[in-house]
Amino acid sequence: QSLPNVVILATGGTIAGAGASAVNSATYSAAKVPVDKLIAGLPELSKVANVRGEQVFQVASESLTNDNLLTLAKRVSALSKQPDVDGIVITHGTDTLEETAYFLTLTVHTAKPIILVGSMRPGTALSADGALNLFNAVNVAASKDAGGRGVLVTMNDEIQSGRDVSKTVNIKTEAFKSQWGPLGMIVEGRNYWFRAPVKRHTMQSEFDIDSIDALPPVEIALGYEGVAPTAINALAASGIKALVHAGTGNGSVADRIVPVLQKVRADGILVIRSSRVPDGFVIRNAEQPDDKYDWVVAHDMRPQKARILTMVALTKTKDTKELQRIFWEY
Ligand SMILES: NC(=O)C[C@H](N)C(=O)O
Repeated sequence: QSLPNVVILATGGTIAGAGASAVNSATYSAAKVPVDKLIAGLPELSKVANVRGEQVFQVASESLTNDNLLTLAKRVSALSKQPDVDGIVITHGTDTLEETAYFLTLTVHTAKPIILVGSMRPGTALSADGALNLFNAVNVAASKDAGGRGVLVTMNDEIQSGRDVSKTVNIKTEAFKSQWGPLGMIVEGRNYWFRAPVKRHTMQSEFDIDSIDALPPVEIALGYEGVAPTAINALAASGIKALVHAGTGNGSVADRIVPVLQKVRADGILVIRSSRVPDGFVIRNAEQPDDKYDWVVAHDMRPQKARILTMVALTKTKDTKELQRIFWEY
């Protein structure tokens, strides 16, 4: 057939989940249904693409590890180089989907469409959202116009940038949002595009998964009223290479924590100043003198995505000016 060839890499999550009854939208087991069963349950896919599945993992995404990320990205990279593969869909739990999407957009060199998709309800639930989300994902992966836009996410009829999008609600189907807006929408299998990403991704990235075999330990410390230095000190003592500080507001840091972070930096650990606030971005040298302390600001990256970029960047550089450039560009 002349239909495009799409590979579905399945990793688990709620899109492969099953509950005891149709009313169980929140009480269910994730990562139960194998990929071949997901594909067999959606005969509409065969009109859009020649689809085949690979079961890479079968886990809930909160349990994914750095090693899993490397395995998945290397598989995506290898498939993207095959002439008989036109697009790749990754079924994934929604809890950390945004982190995998960002990792892939930073490290996989391809102009072919790569789409991550999940669901908020298991397939056994009333008004399950996985089937349409997956149908949309395969439609986007099978479209020439979806290439070269970085790794994408299809949830709730929207096409989101994998860089920008985050899970913002844990109980609704319209869970994935970006403060910069979706790139487009899919309606009845057709893509409608409205904007394109401007940050570096995939083909323009200086990072390449084919030459990354390990990720350095990078952890996150949260800022809040009454915060003590206990967690930061324990993390610093654990051998981390960088610490993402998920500060309050504009990435503000409690006065008693400032010297603790200065000490962390003096001990050779990179400090990335981000914010726990979902939207907005952190301004360099506002709130804290980042130049003076040799800290890096996370731009518009949420702490969990700032951690991903820091791990990837550290495979190439430990220089704080370079790391700051990377945060502005990606
Ligand atoms: N909706 C989901 O997929 C949540 C699930 N805990 C996961 O991330 O695997």
